[in-house]
Amino acid sequence: MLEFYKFQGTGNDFVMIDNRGSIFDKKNSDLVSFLCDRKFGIGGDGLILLETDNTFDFKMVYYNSDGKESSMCGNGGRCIVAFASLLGIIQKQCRFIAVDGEHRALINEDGDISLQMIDVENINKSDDFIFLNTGSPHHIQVVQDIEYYDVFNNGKKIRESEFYMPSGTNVNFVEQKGDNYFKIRTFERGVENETLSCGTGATAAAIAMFDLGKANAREIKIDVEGGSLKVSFDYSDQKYSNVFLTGPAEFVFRGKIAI
Ligand SMILES: N[C@@H](CCC[C@H](N)C(=O)O)C(=O)O
Repeated sequence: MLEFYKFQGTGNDFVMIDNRGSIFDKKNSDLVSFLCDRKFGIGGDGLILLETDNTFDFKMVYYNSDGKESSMCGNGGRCIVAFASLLGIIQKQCRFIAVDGEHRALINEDGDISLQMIDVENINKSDDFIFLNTGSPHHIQVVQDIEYYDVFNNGKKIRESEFYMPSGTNVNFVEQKGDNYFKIRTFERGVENETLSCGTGATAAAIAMFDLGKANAREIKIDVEGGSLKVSFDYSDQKYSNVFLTGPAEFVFRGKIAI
């Protein structure tokens, strides 16, 4: 039997495993995709291992629901901080290591978690879209009537396009809803579907909208299908630093599964 925990951050949901005892078969991608399967397994957009590290409070290892280890997950990063707190590994602040480097995080008074994301310098702008990496790769495109937009088919086409091969990209559609306020919907690589939220995508959208001059504040509200996120940053010399993603990260349930 394998003990697991389930967490979600604005509806982006994850199977969490305490792997401090190296109990998990990390090379078994069939096992990861089975655990993430919503009919035959537990169900999740991804699976995250919490491991020990000599320098940091803990290490985060992230897999998409396709079973493959992937790049950074912003919502998963907030959820693993909540998981580390539940396990009693950390108090209100922590430093952890993930695939894209060091992350600092803070658990706020209201329970929301602020997670520091990587600095962003390289932003590729073209007439129709922006591409940037916030720990994971993101294509950003502005659309109208986002509630009715065909995210699955348009997202899939862009994700699978020759242009982004061989590694592919996550695809975000964005609509402005107010001053420094946007709504996004994301087609996620590795889930191969729209998810209710993407943290690195929300971060990328906020930075992209500021870079395009569609936002002028250093704190931007991003609504996603599963809730609301906040992205803040400093900007100077064409570099975005002190980038923080803030939002909820909730424990849903724990259990044991036969494997
Ligand atoms: N849901 C995530 C992004 C996870 C990684 C992504 N699917 C990829 O493989 O690039 C987030 O909250 O950032």
